[in-house]
Amino acid sequence: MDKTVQVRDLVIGEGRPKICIPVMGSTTETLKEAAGHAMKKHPDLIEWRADYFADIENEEVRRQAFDELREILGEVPLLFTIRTRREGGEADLSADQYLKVVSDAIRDEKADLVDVEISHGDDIAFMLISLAHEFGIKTIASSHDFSQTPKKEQIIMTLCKMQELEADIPKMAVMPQRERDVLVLLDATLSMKELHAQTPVITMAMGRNGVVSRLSGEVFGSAVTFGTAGAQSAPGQIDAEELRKILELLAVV
Ligand SMILES: O=C1C[C@@](O)(C(=O)O)C[C@@H](O)[C@@H]1O
Repeated sequence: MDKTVQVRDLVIGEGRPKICIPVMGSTTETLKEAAGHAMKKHPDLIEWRADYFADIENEEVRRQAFDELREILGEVPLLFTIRTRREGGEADLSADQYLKVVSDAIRDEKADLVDVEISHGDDIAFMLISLAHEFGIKTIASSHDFSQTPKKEQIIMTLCKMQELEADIPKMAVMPQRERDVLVLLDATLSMKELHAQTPVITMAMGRNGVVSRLSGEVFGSAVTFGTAGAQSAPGQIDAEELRKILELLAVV
């Protein structure tokens, strides 16, 4: 079974974890500035954290921002993400508003990948995943637990459910409350790799204790890791260049 996902020239799910740099900006200008800094660190992917963008519902401004980002990114794949408050983001949206804003962005046909939060319900997640596929856009289903780390079985169930919803890549971020919680996340990730995954999977334990989970994806089976070029978009992310050095070091032998 081919457990890789290709976006442009990037093959996710083989070799070293791919480095994704999130860019945040409330205006097109600040977004472009953030993307410029990010590109200097040679990311494999860029994530536009569009929940920070003030004019996201304005079609003209949004499309213009997409186009300007594309000029800066060249062939680097672009992941479009609206992260809602309850998942640790800036967007205060009802499920219907979330559906609308993400659908609109998909219909712009300018992103290579779109993040779909599954907490808005299976119907909404499936609708967005199907719509993205209609437009040839790959999907990352996502779930964030900012307060704790669910049990191993629960993490596996959530990731498997994302596969059932036909996401191209399931992703889960958890918050460890103790060191052992990081082992739970890594154990669940390895079980996905060995037993359940039909696709690449992304996992991370956030915060200080979880940093190791952002470095060890090649061993345990997380296909993408998020690194910074300035501001963090979640706790525990480290500088993208440092991250690349560590990933290379861990792959030496
Ligand atoms: O889902 C994720 C993962 C993340 O939360 C992290 O912990 O690195 C960072 C977010 O920007 C991204 O959308």
